[in-house]
Amino acid sequence: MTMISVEDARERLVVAAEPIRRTVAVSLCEAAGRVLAEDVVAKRTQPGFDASAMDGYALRAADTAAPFHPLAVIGESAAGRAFSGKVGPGEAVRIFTGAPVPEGADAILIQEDAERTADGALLPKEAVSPSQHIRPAGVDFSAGGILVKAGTLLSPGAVALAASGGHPRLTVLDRPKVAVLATGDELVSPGEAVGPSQIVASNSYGVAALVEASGGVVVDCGIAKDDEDEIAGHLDRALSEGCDCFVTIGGASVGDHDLIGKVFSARKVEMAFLKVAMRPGKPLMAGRIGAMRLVGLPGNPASSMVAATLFLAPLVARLAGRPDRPMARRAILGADIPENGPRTDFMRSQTALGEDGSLVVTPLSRQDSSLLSIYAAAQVLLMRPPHAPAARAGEPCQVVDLG
Ligand SMILES: Nc1nc2c(c(=O)[nH]1)N[C@H]1C(S)=C(S)[C@@H](COP(=O)(O)OP(=O)(O)OC[C@H]3O[C@@H](n4cnc5c(N)ncnc54)[C@H](O)[C@@H]3O)O[C@H]1N2
Ligand code: MOO
Repeated sequence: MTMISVEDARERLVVAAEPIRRTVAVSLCEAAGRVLAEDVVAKRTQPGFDASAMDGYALRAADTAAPFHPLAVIGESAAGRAFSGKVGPGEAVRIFTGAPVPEGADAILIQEDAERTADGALLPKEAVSPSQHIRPAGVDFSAGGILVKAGTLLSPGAVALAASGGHPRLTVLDRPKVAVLATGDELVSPGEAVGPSQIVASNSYGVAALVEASGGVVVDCGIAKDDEDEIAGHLDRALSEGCDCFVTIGGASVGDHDLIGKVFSARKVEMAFLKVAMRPGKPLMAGRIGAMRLVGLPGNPASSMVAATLFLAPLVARLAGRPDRPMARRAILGADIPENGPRTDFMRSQTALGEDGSLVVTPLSRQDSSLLSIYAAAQVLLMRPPHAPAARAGEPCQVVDLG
């Protein structure tokens, strides 16, 4: 299988994926960022009564016409404590924001536009028109109406709306389960003693953070030695535990100890691609066994993170039922750059705001794919298509946001 373009690879891996169908009920506190599985239907009307929008007096608008006459204040309506009587001609009720408007009143006179006389009567100073400062029952929503549609990525506002509609729990799509396995004889976990020729396995943590940010839940498989059986054992476990995705890090290239291709082939993975024409991240493979997706990320830290950003994150988002987002957005070059080679280049870059508010992007000076310090200092990837000609500062370009 030959090397395919970034666009083709995204088409085969991301666009072809269907959201998972498992659902789960979660409390409102856990609902933001989840994808709603069923329409949220209002169980109640909001507000359930005509409510005052201001602190002031509930009265008949006709009683405020000039010349102003004093009105008798016959009671009080506060939020949570309605006035139970009726407002007649020449009468008013002291009222506060959110309180039910008493029967007989058709407007609110705000307290700044009124005076209380020495004997406690109310003297309007301004005329009000009927329904002024009254929020009619159901102005926000009515019982039986759809508040949030199935498939919505729940925003904080949508969660609050569901709460107002009377729902303590919401049915959402389950989060895709993503197994992450680091591979390599040289790897030790952070904090462990690092022997000669060993390094710390760092990529799993960056990849796991991307998975979580995309709506997935990580199953940490730790570190496997460069051993086909050990790696295959992790794959089999991920399958039997119902993981939606099995991700390996490292061993994706062509060296004697690069075993992921061999393991995938031994397990008869239906391959989508083996290599992508991009830099960094060329040795990137993907496929499926039944419903479980497999992604073999390259080992070099920047390669691993770039490939995970471009392919794994949108795959997880798609499995999670989140709406698709475009891969790149427009920016302005902050420096001259040379022509590009045959692979799509993703240059680790920093951003600044231009005078007109546009995003100005400047590649960092070192681009080696082993450099995590450079990757972590970047805010975006400057995306350069294959064979793009040299470009000058001030010209438009495309960038991919880093989480
Ligand atoms: N003859 C060729 N050699 C290489 C090619 C090629 O096309 N022909 N491609 C190069 C490219 S590009 C990359 S990227 C790497 C990717 O190779 P692997 O996926 O097989 O990765 P490893 O060899 O296992 O590791 C590469 C590098 O990354 C370190 N590593 C691995 N895992 C982790 C981890 N979890 N955390 C931190 N660092 C990790 C590993 O120690 C190596 O230093 O292949 C090139 N070679
Ligand atoms: O993906 Mo390799 O990414 O060019 O070091």
